[in-house]
Amino acid sequence: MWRRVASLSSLVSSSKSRILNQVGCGLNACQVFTTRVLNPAEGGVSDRRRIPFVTFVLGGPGSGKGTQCTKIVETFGLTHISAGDLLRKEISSNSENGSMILNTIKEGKIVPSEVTVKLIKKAIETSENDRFLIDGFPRSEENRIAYERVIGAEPDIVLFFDCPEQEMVKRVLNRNQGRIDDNIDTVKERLKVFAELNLPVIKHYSKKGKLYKIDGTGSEDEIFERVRPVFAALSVR
Ligand SMILES: Nc1ncnc2c1ncn2[C@@H]1O[C@H](COP(=O)(O)OP(=O)(O)O)[C@@H](O)[C@H]1O
Ligand SMILES: Nc1ccn([C@@H]2O[C@H](COP(=O)(O)OP(=O)(O)O)[C@@H](O)[C@H]2O)c(=O)n1
Ligand SMILES: [Mg+2]
Repeated sequence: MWRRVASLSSLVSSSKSRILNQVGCGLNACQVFTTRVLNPAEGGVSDRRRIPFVTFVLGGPGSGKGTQCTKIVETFGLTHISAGDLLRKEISSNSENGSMILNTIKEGKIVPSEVTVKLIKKAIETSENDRFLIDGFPRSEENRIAYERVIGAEPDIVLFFDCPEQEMVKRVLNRNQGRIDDNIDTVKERLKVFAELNLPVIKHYSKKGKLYKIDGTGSEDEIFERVRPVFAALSVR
């Protein structure tokens, strides 16, 4: 739950209220964001709804999402939530869904949204921060709709790292992190899944005016210089 009052820019605050108005907010959907905070104006404690500042970070496998998230965290202080890392932790902790998740990742397919959204919700709720980068999510319209239903809000902005397939394949095959899905067969399937299921999500946010498309080619530092102005303009630190 939220223990800290956010110091976001008025731009972000107004976009939050706009989102709340747009989406509507059933009690269940918003419970995750409800906390008791000191309300000095009224001299006591009151229930207030706090909506976190959320950036979705999208792009094909090997497009550099994780690498750029690390840099954004260092410079702007957001908390990085990697959907893939959460799922891999479920596998290594032998959770009830572990073997299903392992098989899905091996095949390059998408884990059911119910599982992934639950993990993301828990990561948000247990964080002290109220500004998040959600990396590798949503990967499908099903993911997107489940998130919006459970969390009760849309993301504030969406980054999309646009990278040629050939470059993504090269990076994945050189990643060297011992990942079960970093092989040519799985990466080919992942590219297909990206085109079929993730591109529609990117299109959705583009239509909503929330998408920042970033050229994902060049050095890590060059790419970060394209990302920096997005967060600098929002004054998220
Ligand atoms: N701009 C870049 N140029 C070359 N290699 C990169 C670049 N950005 C990231 N990498 C490397 O490519 C691999 C995939 O990057 P990663 O951040 O894990 O991508 P994603 O999370 O999108 O799959 C990693 O080994 C990373 O070190
Ligand atoms: N929202 C998500 C994110 C990842 N995943 C699974 O986890 C795998 C690895 O995701 P990742 O985000 O760590 O992969 P990269 O794009 O970073 O290489 C995906 O190929 C999916 O099988 C998922 O099912 N749903
Ligand atoms: Mg990654």
